[in-house]
Amino acid sequence: MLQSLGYVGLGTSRLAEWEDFAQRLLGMQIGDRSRHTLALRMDDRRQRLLLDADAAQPHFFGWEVADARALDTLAARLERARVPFVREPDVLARRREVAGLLSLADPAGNRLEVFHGAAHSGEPFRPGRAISGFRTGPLGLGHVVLNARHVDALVPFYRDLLGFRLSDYMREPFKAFFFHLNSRHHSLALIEADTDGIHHLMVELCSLDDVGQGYDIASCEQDRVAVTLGRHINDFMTSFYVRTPSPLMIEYGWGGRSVDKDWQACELTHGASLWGHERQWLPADKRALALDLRLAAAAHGLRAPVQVLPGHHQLAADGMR
Ligand SMILES: Cc1ccc(O)c(O)c1CC[C@@H]1C(=O)CC[C@]2(C)C(=O)CC[C@@H]12
Ligand SMILES: [Fe+2]
Repeated sequence: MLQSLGYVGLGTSRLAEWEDFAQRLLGMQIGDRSRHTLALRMDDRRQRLLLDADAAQPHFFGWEVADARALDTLAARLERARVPFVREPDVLARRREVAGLLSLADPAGNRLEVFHGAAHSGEPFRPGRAISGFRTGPLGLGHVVLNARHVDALVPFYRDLLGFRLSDYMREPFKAFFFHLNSRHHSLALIEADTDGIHHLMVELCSLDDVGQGYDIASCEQDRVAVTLGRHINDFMTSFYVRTPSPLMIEYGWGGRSVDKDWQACELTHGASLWGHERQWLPADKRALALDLRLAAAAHGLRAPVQVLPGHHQLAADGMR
């Protein structure tokens, strides 16, 4: 079934702002560009983030399968479940730089694409600023978090139809479900909200310094940091959230834990973070409330074990990139 989050597309006309932001702050590389499109590279693939001024949808997600056979298996499954989908023509496959794809909408109307055979670039990845690299490979490009008015309608679609596996979930202070496809703790999360759409996209860096330096760069700009540096309670990601030229935020993180096949889903009862992740738009009295939850998490021994991740060069040797 699905293996990872392979690419993400955003409909935006603010290509010039994205070009500057992606290189200078995130450390992505500018790939192919045309008058209406901009491809961003994070690794040896030709494109991971696609910005498209002509896109009919505000966003689309490229979920990866192993090969043409796996795509056929999924198509048969969708047919049996009477879920409408489109086998996309070669012209779209060429635009996406993949060998084949189909598309469908989730029950909230988010556009999903399922593809195989992403093209690699002949040119090595050259980051837009000095970072050690993005942690991608079999883990995919990161995770996406969707806002949903009716989460309960989306869970069966992603879990039972598409095969996403539940990692954990929250009921308080808000309802959220976290799903994995590979050893990344979550490639998708659904948060109950009063709108449908994309909340944030997370990209993971190979070193904590990459994140710290990104935080320095973001901190120099007024209102660029949306959520301060902090560490999540479930995937142990150390991250901050930055505003982009589009409505979504990017979570810029390091140090995510791995899950394996014996992983047991559980309820999260101590909020979102072990420390930090202060929402910059909250008034001071609301911040104090969130702080109590974080201190309780520490008291309950949920603190992450100290993890040492191999650096960029080690990952390359492991065939991660
Ligand atoms: C809870 C959680 C765990 C792991 C993640 O990668 C992740 O993005 C989240 C969600 C974080 C967080 C939230 O829970 C509620 C609303 C928050 C504070 C925001 O507005 C930004 C981060 C969001
Ligand atoms: Fe996240």
